[in-house]
Amino acid sequence: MSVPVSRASSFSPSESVELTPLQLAAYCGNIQEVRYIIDSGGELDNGPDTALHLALRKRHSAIALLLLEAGANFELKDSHEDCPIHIACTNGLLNVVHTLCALGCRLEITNARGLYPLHLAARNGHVHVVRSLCAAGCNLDVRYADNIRADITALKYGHNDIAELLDKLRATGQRDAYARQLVPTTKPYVRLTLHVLGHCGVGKTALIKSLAAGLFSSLFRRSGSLQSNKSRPSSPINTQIEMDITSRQNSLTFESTANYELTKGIHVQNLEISNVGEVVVWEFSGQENYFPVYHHFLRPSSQTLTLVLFNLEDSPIAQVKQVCFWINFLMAREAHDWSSSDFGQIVLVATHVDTTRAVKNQHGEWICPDAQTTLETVEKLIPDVPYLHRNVIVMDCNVPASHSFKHLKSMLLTLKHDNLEKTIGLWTGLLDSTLSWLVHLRKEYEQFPVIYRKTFDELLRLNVNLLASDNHIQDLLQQLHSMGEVFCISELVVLSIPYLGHQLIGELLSTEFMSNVRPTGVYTIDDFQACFNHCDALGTLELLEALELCIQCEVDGEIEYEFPIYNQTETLPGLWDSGDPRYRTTGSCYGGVRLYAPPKCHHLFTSIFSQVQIELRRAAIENFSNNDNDTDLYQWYHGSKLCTITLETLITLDEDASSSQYIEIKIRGPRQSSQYCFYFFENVIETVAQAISHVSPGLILERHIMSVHQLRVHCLEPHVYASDNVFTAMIEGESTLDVAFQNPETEKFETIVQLALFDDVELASNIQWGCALKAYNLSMPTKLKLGRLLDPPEPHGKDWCLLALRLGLGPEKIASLDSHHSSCTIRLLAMADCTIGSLIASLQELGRSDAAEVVLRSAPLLKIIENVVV
Ligand SMILES: Nc1nc2c(ncn2[C@@H]2O[C@H](COP(=O)(O)OP(=O)(O)OP(=O)(O)O)[C@@H](O)[C@H]2O)c(=O)[nH]1
Repeated sequence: MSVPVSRASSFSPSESVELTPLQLAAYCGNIQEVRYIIDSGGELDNGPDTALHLALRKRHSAIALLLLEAGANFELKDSHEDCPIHIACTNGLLNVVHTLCALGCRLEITNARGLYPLHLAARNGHVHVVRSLCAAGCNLDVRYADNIRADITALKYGHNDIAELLDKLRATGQRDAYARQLVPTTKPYVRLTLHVLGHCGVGKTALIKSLAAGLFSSLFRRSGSLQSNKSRPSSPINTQIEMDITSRQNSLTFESTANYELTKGIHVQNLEISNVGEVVVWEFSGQENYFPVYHHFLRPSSQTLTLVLFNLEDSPIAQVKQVCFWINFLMAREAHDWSSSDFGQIVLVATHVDTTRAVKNQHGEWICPDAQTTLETVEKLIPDVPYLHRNVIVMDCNVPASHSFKHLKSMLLTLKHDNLEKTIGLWTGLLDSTLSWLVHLRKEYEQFPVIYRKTFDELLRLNVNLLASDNHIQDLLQQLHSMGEVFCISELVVLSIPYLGHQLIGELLSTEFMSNVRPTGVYTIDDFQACFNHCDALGTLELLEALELCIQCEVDGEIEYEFPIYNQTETLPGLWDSGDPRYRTTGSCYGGVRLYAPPKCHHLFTSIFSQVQIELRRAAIENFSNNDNDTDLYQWYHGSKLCTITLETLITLDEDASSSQYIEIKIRGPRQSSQYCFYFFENVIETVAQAISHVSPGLILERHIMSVHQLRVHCLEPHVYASDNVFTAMIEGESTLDVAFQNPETEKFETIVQLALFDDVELASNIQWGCALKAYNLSMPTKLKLGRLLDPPEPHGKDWCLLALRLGLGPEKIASLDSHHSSCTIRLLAMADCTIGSLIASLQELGRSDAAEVVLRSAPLLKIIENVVV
């Protein structure tokens, strides 16, 4: 079947205007149609202008790649005497050129005008295509009909960069060597990473020193037992007593009473460990000041082993609290796109065993049931950590020649072996040469080892490989980043991680530095240079901005940098003045929510709040300004106030009576501002939630609602309606709009419309209530958690499989969900056409109240369906 085509474009397919459906779809860029025709076994090479030629003429690269993958003939000439390679080079379609070269397409072939592909790319200024052709081995000296080489063509058309590249390639005679460097080899490239975390003084530095010590030096490394200033032999009886007291000894304090040298920031070293090989060891200081930057570095990978240390001298309750904190901290930083198989394991290490009453068995191994008890308690509190190792390593960190260190090394060795096969095909000569070149580059940039990505690309091509394409460099940087050789952030490449972790972060976030900062946390460039004179302030500030430690803002025409992390300003009285006449009239609008992490996730917001303040500043600059004119943002220690002319919003970090942290967001507006209040409030909540997700993409957020009535009368401790209670009432209520809650403190009833919609029932038509939303609207962390709960097979079958049945999926669909590579539950939630309300009901019927509770607590309360600008 043929279809006539209109010739609106400058290109005409051929004299015959009758196109097959495939040609037409390729010409028009209809990729679905092309895919459908290919899948139905349509003829690919109807010509002379084949679908491939037509797609390339119209620059539809994705379609061209699809056709090539399906086996389209790539050597045919079209009605203009052009092969696909000629068209792709003329149009600069790099991916297609790359694929054609990989398929072995002929490059020494002229078109009707006697031009070679290289000439066409040179004439049109496509330097990346020229590189790709050269890497594929094209002849640099081919001359077209007028006896002109491609470098001369490039000059003629003003593309000096291409002429220069071709000249250099010819002059150095290195072209083939460069091309070989780009080809992946069979050499595995395992570079193990060890992350060491734990509170101050638990023994991280001591452990790393011992790990680094060779057999010989280990004989001279003395046990540090004598240096220890505490001695608290633990016993089950003590344990029992101490579980009942809430003393400072049992708290999750991050303060250190150290008489040893505290680690500053993040200390990174490349260790050559006997029998294991090279391991990059990252020590994360236990001082809280540094936590806000850890998410940049804690990206887990299958080549990483994470050690969480705890000190057996601490009370059992403190041990459990500390370990839970670190595991929750790590899990919160788990990004959405990882499945648990991408994680190396988390291993608990109990230190200072030499100062307890523990004894060794006949093999010289420590016997310490208390350490295992800590692990078991942690497992009960956080039951679904798939990558937590089931045994604790018990050690005296100062004794390298011990069973514990042997055990640790054997774990590293196993990890290495597990990764050998996975990494085959990733090592290139380019990586090898770049590693050697980096040593020189670091010396050159010793003072301030940070360069722009663009500069890195240029220098790499100049010094390592002229043929490296943008894609090669992108892949290379990703490898170097994961190996701990460089650190890439936004457009910057940091060439030395020790500089970044220790000299920069270690210094700027140290207690000493922070005790001398400006209390407002706001610096001009000159001010900053004066207090941090190690290197150029502008470059440093740019890096700190990329790390989101500060944000640039303009104050009275002057550029300043705000560091929320330094802000020590006290809360000013009168920030939420109950006497303000604008908000005292009947009908004025009040609303408030508290964002909580799930139960038992203690103290996770402190390290996040500075990011919240950065995002609020960014939003104040970019987003929040509207009809109501400018927004004003005032920030202090753990608090921000965002005002428009009419509205006020207060965002604070606080802790409740049970020591659970929350971020409180409250808003107030004058009479008849309900719509404005509602949209502004949702906007602020979303900004805060996004900031949290930026640092902790794996952290579930619960949205609890504050009593509007008590907010209005400025009650100091308003009642808070828990998210699960609100959601349950919404599910059970006949009509959501009629749902009401009795405030136990005032005994008054408050309706959902008052609590969530500023008492404006009209807003209900612009929203969808949470229980009626489809299950895929659940947040990613909630889905991840459900995956952890429901993916593992359950003895009575109460897992994702039965849930799928209950949600009405047939056996075929259920079978299609089964996968070892990603969570079956998450895939189920994407496929099942059920509401959150019915998901909860199904989970409850299934007897999985644990999973139902997670959804009840964290499901979205509402979703705006019509974004009205007011
Ligand atoms: N007896 C004994 N002392 C230890 C052990 N581990 C560490 N120490 C001592 O405890 C003190 C603190 O140890 P570090 O290794 O510096 O602690 P850290 O975890 O690195 O602490 P930060 O640097 O503050 O994050 C040092 O004096 C160590 O020698 C151990 O297993 N047994």
